[in-house]
Amino acid sequence: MRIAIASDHAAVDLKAVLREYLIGAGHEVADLGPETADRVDYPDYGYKLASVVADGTVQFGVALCGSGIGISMAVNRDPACRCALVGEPLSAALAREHNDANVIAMGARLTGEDMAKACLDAFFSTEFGGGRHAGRVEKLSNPSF
Ligand SMILES: O=C(CO)[C@H](O)[C@H](O)[C@H](O)COP(=O)(O)O
Repeated sequence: MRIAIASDHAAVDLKAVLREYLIGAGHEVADLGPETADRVDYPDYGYKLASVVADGTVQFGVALCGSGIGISMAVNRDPACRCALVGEPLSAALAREHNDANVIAMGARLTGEDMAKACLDAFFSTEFGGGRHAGRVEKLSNPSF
């Protein structure tokens, strides 16, 4: 799969670990930065990630910050993105199966490397279930408040 990964300064080390993990699993990975732990703003990297998911450059995104909260909020500002913030593998699998999530977010200050890898495994090995979930996901793209 073609996957983009981005973070803020708080998750730059986890980003490097997960980038290599995904490459090792056979994925094509675009690292959108940052390259150092110098302080940056998560919306800038979240928007960058969202844009390459939205335009089809990549099929999936991995979004990381300290808690995962800020960058997931940024990614979800783009209506083409369904970003799920997770901390364990069942949520990661359900994000794919029920919600057809195309971006997974995690918090480097909350989720360890092994757990983050397990979340990626669950996310990328689970297909969208369709059926009763399809109309609900469609409503996420076409809100009628
Ligand atoms: O968005 C967040 C909090 O919800 C992330 O954890 C950020 O990484 C965090 O806010 C960065 O904080 P810092 O004190 O500037 O490192």
